[in-house]
Amino acid sequence: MSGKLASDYDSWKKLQHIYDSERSKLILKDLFAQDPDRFSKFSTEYNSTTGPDVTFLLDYSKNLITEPILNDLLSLIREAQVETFRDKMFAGEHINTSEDRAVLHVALRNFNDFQIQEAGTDEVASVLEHMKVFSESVRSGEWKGYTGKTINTIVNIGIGGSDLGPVMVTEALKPYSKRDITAHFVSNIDGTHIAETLRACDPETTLFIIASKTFTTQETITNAESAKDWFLASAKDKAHVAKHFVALSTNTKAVTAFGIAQENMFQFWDWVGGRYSLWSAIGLSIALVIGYDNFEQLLKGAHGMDKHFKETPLEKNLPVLLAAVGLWYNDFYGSQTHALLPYDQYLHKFADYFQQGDMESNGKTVTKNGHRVNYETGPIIWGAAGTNGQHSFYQLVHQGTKLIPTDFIAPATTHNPIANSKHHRILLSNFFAQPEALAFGKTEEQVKKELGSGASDALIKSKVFEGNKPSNSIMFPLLTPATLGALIAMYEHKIFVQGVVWGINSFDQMGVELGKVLAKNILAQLEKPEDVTGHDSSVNYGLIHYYQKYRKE
Ligand SMILES: O=P(O)(O)OC[C@H]1O[C@H](O)[C@@H](O)[C@@H](O)[C@@H]1O
Repeated sequence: MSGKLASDYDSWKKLQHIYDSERSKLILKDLFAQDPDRFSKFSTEYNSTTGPDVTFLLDYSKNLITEPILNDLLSLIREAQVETFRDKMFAGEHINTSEDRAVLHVALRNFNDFQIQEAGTDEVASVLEHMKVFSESVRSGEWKGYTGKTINTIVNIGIGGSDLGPVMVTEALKPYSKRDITAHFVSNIDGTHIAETLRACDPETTLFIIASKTFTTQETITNAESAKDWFLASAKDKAHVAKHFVALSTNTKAVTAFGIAQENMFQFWDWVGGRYSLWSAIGLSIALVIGYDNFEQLLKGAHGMDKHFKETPLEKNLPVLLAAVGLWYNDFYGSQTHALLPYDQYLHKFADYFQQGDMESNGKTVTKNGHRVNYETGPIIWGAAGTNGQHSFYQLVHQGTKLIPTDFIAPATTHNPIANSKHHRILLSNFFAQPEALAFGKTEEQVKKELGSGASDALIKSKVFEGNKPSNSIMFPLLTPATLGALIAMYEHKIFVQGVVWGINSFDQMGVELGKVLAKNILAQLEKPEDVTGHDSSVNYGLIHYYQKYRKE
């Protein structure tokens, strides 16, 4: 990174020049017509070389790129020293400079492969063993509640990274779940979330998992206290808490103060970022739902992708390729957003998960050296599963004024081949059709031909699809735990590559602080709203006084 802004790199300037001078020639219809080998040139297969077999196809041929442009994007990635920073990350160097921390989610799924020197990495195996023993004892029914009944419900209480990963993965891997354990996830401070969840729980058969890296997060601790009060209203004796509450945290002191015994605490370390923590003890709810062996497959699948990212030349490196084409749209075309569109109902939380993963990592305006960037950094991530989006926001993607790069993701086979896989064939026909429609559109001539003579000009124009909208397509045989692990790791590393190019720290999250501090001040004043001062007039006299008029205790 060397103190430079990304826009100072020669390769960046070259790309800007190419964009300015060649953009009008980058027409997908023409690029495909000119080169019958375009698909083979701009697609690659990933095959894991370690751990469980995982294979993906990445088709990036429907991007507004040529071979020279891709080479220049890769030169940018080289010039930003992505490979050096990648190696620093894997070596445990403190690349999270503002917090002086290593960034070692890769160590959580390493299984003694890469040599990593950092305190705590030698404890990963014993925490995994703890998770295995505990999850097996709950799943087998050996672990009993305070009245001797088997646990059949788990409630994970956490927020942000301590919630989104477990929610997304347990949903994605439902076919591997033990269906006689019901999992709930409570995150929001709105009392409705915990109240509605507790309505579905029985204190005798419910296990609460308090998931918080810091164990100081207001939402999580407040929800956990309310869950404990609810539990003790039935169980009476505080000694029973040990059978029904466990903690996932780096903060032993706060966990003990909450009343959870140390043997019911699952440890992790400050080098695990919240949004990269599903691989750590934060994944306990995943292990409880899908079983420890499947959880391990998830980790091993991710490790295979780590190895690929670490060892594969940039030209064939999936996270690097995704990052490269993403940079092209984000920084040269001026695209503001990136849509993740999995054609798999089990992945319906995938975009929500990477909203935090990407936007909390790369939503920064200042480089690691304290310079304000003069280019765009992290894209807005959004999306929805399957054909639902087609009946909602695809209109804008196809015919709106914005350029929205998209990733289409689908399994070739389904866990639910009902009606002889008829549903899946229809789903996939949509998965294949959308990128084609986006790329090639529909011309005025085609519309005229369809409508015949007599159609008004306005009607004809309204039915034209300009096309030339870029997309990636990612396919794999079946959504297994190992495949999901590799898929998540691929996107994690894409985020890493882009963050290094932009020169920002992808591993702190200072931006979530200010609102938290203000909320604490306001909370302290809410007892006497008439005395509220120190905010803007809308908060002082408007909103808080309106609240006071209607408040009820
Ligand atoms: O696990 P914790 O400490 O409760 O943090 C929960 C979340 O808090 C903040 O919003 C951020 O720091 C997130 O990155 C984090 O995931």
